[in-house]
Amino acid sequence: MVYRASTRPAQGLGETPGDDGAPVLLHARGIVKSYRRRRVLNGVDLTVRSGEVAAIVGSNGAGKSTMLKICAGLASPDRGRVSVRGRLGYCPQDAGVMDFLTPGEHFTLFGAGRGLRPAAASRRGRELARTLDWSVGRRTLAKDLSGGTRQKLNVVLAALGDPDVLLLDEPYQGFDRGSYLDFWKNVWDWREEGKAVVVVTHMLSRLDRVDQVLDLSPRTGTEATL
Ligand SMILES: Nc1ncnc2c1ncn2[C@@H]1O[C@H](COP(=O)(O)OP(=O)(O)OP(=O)(O)O)[C@@H](O)[C@H]1O
Repeated sequence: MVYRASTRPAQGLGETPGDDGAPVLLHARGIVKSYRRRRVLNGVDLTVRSGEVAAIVGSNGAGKSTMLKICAGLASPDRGRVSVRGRLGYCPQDAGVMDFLTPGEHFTLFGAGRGLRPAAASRRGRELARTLDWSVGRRTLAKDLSGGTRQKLNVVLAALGDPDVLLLDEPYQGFDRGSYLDFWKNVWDWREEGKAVVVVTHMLSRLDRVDQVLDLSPRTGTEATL
């Protein structure tokens, strides 16, 4: 999928400039966004290559979710442009699941949208769930899942269909410690597989392990590389 916030092609997308050679899978340039009169994002840039993990950090209300929604094509910037190379998976901050469907039915539904047959979607969904220490029951409706398990369903749905770019908005809310570590192991595996992963996070202890940090705190708002 390629989403552009303007009609001009983004320079650099898919190119392999520099010495590291990895193609750019997500390129956001000069993103400006205001709600009413309040400017939330003021010329934010983010470039993520294949095999990179980027963290978006910042105080509450700094614009992290807004930036991710713009990257996902779910919100329009006032200025700037976004390009994505390949398929995109998005995990919203609040679990975007349907109360009266089972997890298995979610796998089938979301899998169909990603071109997977029902059996393959079910198999892949259950595999992904196991990596988060979740054994998927057959009959439980999403409304009856615990908060942490609903969030696991949210992460699995984002990763279903093997997207090239993963945008994850504080995806581990409600996870127990083991599942939280499992989640980050998945992130490192996705990086090894060459995906571009963007995680909105408040967990500063993991920032030494990501490839870049976009700090949206007031007075910063610019891209920083570790
Ligand atoms: N649809 C909207 N309409 C009006 N204001 C909005 C809208 N979405 C977000 N905002 C405002 O924009 C600002 C940034 O919101 P955003 O959710 O992007 O912040 P955040 O950094 O993700 O915050 P948090 O850490 O609390 O999740 C907030 O002041 C929020 O109230």
